[in-house]
Amino acid sequence: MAIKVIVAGAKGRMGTEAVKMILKDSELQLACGIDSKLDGVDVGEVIGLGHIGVPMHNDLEQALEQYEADVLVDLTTPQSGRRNMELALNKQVRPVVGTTGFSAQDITELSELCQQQQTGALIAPNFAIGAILMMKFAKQAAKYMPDVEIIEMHHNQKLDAPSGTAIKTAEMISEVREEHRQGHPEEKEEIDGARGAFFQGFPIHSVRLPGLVAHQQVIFGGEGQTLTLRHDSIDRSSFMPGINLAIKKVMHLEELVYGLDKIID
Ligand SMILES: NC(=O)C1=CN([C@@H]2O[C@H](COP(=O)(O)OP(=O)(O)OC[C@H]3O[C@@H](n4cnc5c(N)ncnc54)[C@H](OP(=O)(O)O)[C@@H]3O)[C@@H](O)[C@H]2O)C=CC1
Ligand SMILES: O=C(O)C1=N[C@H](C(=O)O)C[C@H](O)C1
Repeated sequence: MAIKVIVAGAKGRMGTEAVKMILKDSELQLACGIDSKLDGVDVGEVIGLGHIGVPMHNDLEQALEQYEADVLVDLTTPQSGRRNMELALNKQVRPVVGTTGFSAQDITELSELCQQQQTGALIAPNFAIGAILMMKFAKQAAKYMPDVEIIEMHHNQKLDAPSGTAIKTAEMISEVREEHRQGHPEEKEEIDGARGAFFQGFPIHSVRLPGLVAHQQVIFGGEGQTLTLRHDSIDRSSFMPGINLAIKKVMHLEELVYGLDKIID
């Protein structure tokens, strides 16, 4: 039987790609799309595919009642992502969440809800395999080169900064890097924010420009040398194999998994 999937944010940049990916896979079935403004219209007509016979709804709670969905894919906004996850978990529907902007407290509380509901969930700040490898390599490098700065670069419609990927990378680096404040002890910002946002003593810089999709550099500095890791998503199709994998994996999870790195060896 195909896995029945609801996509929240189906009209958005990522949601549109996710709908197309689901429609191409016979192991998956699109139950409906969710959008805060559209109700009753055909998902395919909204995203330029023509009629596909699957409706858009503006109320996730009702849609969870109406369709016996297995998985909720959430690609919305930091504000709605957490509420959507809670609504799904309360109905034992498994969330696969790409939405970024969750706090550490959100993750802890959602993890507790997964336990209470005995329902698996997956939150992945980045679904692109190249980005997962970049994060894993950054963790490896930080063991030997603990002075590091992250520069993440995104399109100028992005709501959250720093990106979820930059935060996850910083968290993974911090697992092996002894916390210390980088830079000259007496350095002074002539313009506020010049040195970026500090995460356990190392800076993260966020660039927002039209023309960009999703890019990140992790630069390590050591005695007489630097090492630069760089990943570029030049198209949102880069995220789709990861979302497909996550939908299939979450069916076998019994807890909240934070990061695709946890399910890719
Ligand atoms: N994990 C990953 O690999 C990736 C994650 N992302 C993240 O995914 C999220 C979406 O990004 P992107 O597609 O670029 O953003 P968009 O702004 O293009 O899409 C978001 C969509 O969500 C809809 N929306 C907003 N509120 C709700 C709600 N309560 N219920 C249902 N739909 C809602 C919006 O439409 P409307 O307002 O009409 O409802 C909009 O269509 C972001 O958080 C981004 O950071 C992006 C790329 C990769
Ligand atoms: O908003 C985006 O576009 C992206 N968001 C995610 C993030 O915050 O890291 C993933 C990717 O970088 C694209």
